[in-house]
Amino acid sequence: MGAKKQSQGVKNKGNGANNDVFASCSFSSLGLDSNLCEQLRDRLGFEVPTLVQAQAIPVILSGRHALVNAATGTGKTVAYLAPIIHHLQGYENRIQRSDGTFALVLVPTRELCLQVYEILQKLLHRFHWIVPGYIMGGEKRSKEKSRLRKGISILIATPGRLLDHLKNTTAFLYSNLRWIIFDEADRILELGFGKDIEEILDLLGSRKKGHGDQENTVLTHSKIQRQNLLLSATLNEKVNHLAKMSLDNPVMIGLDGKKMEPISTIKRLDSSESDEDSEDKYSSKVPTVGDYKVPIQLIQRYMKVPCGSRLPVLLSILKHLFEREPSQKVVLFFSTCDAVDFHYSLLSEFQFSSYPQTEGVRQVFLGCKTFRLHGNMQQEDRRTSFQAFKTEKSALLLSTDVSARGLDFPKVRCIIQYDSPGEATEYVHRVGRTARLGERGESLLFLQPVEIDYLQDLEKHGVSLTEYPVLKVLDSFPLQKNHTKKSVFLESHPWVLCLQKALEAFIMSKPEMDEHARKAFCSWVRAYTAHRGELKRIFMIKKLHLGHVAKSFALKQQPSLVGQSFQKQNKKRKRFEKKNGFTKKRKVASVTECRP
Ligand SMILES: Nc1ncnc2c1ncn2[C@@H]1O[C@H](COP(=O)(O)OP(=O)(O)OP(=O)(O)O)[C@@H](O)[C@H]1O
Repeated sequence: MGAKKQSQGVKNKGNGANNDVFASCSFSSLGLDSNLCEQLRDRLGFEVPTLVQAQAIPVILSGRHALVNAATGTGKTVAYLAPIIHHLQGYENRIQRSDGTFALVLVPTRELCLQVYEILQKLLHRFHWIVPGYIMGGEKRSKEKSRLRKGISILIATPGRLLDHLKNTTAFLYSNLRWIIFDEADRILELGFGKDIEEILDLLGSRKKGHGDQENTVLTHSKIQRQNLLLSATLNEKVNHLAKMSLDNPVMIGLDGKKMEPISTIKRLDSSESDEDSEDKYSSKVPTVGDYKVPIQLIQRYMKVPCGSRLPVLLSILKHLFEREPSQKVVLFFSTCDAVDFHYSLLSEFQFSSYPQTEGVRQVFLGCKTFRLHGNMQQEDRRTSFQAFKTEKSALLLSTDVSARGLDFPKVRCIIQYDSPGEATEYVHRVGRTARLGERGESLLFLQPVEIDYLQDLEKHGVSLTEYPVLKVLDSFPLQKNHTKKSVFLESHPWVLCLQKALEAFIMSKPEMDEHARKAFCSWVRAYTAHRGELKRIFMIKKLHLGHVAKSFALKQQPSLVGQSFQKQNKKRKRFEKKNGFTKKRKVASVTECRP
């Protein structure tokens, strides 16, 4: 056993006590090839399968279509990769590059694409004739074309780029395609790739014609038997639609081990006895929209913070976390790329001295390594941040939802959602970056007093949070000489006031930071107005005091909101205020009256 294997092997032992994660069987007992089982152990350090792997692998090996629903961080990636490799390595005539693509894995983001590719590379170490590859936005098309021409046996792709190659790369051979996998299926659809997916399924000849009719089966142009798989920790109506479109008589795989009730919208096409048997054995109850699975060991908390105090409270919490446990990783979520950039620059440059012992000596407020990741970054920078945060032992990552899905950063201890996620599904995936595979983890959701109904929305999906003792944390910071009294109100807490003042002075002294802050403010307002459906009732821009929002970007004054959509929103807000008799003063009161 190599050094790598030994260190990774500990991973299983450490978690082995957690019966909620691991199964009490071996990989080989699931029917996987012995060489592959050795790869799982030697290259990845996996001694035994997780529960979802134990349920999914035999079903996927059997060739059935499947819909896999299991909590974040429970090992879904290997659950679908291992059976594919098992089959491909076992073909009597070794597959060749010239045979083209046999399996296609669709993922919503570039980082997830790279992550799945890395795992695949490790698993294929002994099976050098099976070639892994990826195609994704941000990469050079010409290079991808030539790799496709040479042949990629298992291809990981983001939908847009795949469609591009399906239409424009004639050398892309997929007549032997046997597997199509949608990893994070619901997210692919949420990102607006629905039409692309339909086109992809059409081009691959894997879409049910007039889905919904009992008579229809998946259309397959080639003679190869297709097997399609959909996976996510959150299944919803959108996935139902994709399932209807692409799955034939699928097996539902979950973790509660109960007998499956067939999903009403997916028509069973055959009901042979053996299928019924396998369903009894493997399937579980179909999760409803209200049923999201969050790791049970995850500690989930929320914090009620008035808008104007958000920034100093955020900085204080981060400082507290890293002082409490210097060697740890934290992911901090924002709603926009501009907000990530602003807070990243702020955290990198902001210096502060308040401690009596360091008075006069300014120090960087937060001494930890900080990274950022969002969709507006150059591909190379994205890749560097992603890899660096993966390998660091202690660091902070500031990100948009581009990191929320599927990414497996080892040893993340805490997730902070500074901007609320919107849909409960996104909440579940964001917090899912910690507490993976039975490890401990905590999450913290920032809510303004006017947003507190969001907790009820989460409750509807079986997610409940307790309140975080924020005042206790603030009280733990030493105060300057002239401040002796602590406050019961967060917004008038001397530490918060002192930090806010310092932040505003810092932004004012640096024109480029001021510019960042203004841009971030505008994007934040735009994102806030974009909440959809039910959530519009909770996240209403007209309920907010924009001067306080500006304060949360350390701006003393509210920047003008240029652009038509802002003006429209502003007019709406003013009409609302007039109708409800809001004066400036009363509006301040409306924000501050709900104190923690
Ligand atoms: N059998 C196993 N033994 C030990 N570790 C495992 C095993 N299977 C998976 N893991 C590890 O568990 C972690 C989570 O796996 P993976 O990323 O596949 O989870 P997931 O269910 O796809 O999560 P998400 O829903 O967030 O995408 C990874 O670090 C992976 O290496």
